[in-house]
Amino acid sequence: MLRLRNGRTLYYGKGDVLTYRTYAAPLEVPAIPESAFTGDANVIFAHNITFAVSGESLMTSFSEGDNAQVVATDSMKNFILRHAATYEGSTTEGFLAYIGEAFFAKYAHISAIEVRGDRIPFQSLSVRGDEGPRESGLVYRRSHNDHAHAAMELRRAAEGAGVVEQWSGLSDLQLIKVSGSSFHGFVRDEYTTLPESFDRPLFIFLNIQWRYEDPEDAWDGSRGRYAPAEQVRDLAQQAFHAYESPSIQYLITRIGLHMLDRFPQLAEVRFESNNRTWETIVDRDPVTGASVFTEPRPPFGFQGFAMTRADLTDPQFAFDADGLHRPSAKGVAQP
Ligand SMILES: O=c1[nH]c(=O)c2[nH]c(=O)[nH]c2[nH]1
Repeated sequence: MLRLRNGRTLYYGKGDVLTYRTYAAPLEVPAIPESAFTGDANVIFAHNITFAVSGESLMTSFSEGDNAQVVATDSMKNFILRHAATYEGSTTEGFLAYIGEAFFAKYAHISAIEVRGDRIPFQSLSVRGDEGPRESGLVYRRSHNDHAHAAMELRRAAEGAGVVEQWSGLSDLQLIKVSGSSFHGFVRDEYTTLPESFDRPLFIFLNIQWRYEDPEDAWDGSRGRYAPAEQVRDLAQQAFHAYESPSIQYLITRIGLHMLDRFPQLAEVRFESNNRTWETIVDRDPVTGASVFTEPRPPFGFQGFAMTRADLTDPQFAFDADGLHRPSAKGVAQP
């Protein structure tokens, strides 16, 4: 939240600035074993942007109704859209930092900016080619699955902008594992009605965020140190696959440890998860394996956990980097 130096909270801005830029610079990233993703052609580089500003000089617009220093939020929207045309980079973080730095350069009385961009994902489609299916490169499908985002708070600095805080993230990842998850051994007392479960259909909603040691690794894709949300997604699904989880708490911690291990450029990762375990209607048929489930009813449980690089070597986590590919201390690898 944007605050003035005297501690007062003061900001205004524009949300839902839908920005569809075509033919941004392609992003290339180093491959990781858990993912087929090695980059994005960025033919459609689309974002929903929220942009807010703060500064001492805006105080009189709140106190006296004096708009002399107020850049209209309608102008902010135009500023963002026009700068989408001139951004030469390949990452959401770089795009947000570019808008922020340009805004500081244009409006000398603005001292702080908070900006968030949620990527609007479009999936490339395949069409008939001479030697089998090939990517269209022209036609894309709007995806309502998980998507990447970035958010940062910038302060005016001697030269350009200083980063107060910057997070990258993956929102609304929804994963179901049909077998290989349990939840038992929890406190049993007069309030307990939940039966112990030794093989539950675990459906989770996940928001994952990560912070770089050096925020500029995220601004400049050409450094080769970008940690793309697509690889984070694939790493998370690999961990879900590999570990037989005793709880969501344990599962998100394993995902986080593997993220920190796989991406040494990250300083911190954090999770918010939501438990949407399907409700069982018809128990598993021992012969066919068939079961029937339905949507769970509210209220829903949630978990949160944040981890730093120091946790990789903290004995309490007993982290084993090979746990993604073979049985871990708690889990067994799935077929
Ligand atoms: O993974 C879980 N963690 C919990 O803390 C919990 N509590 C609950 O009712 N179900 C679950 N599942």
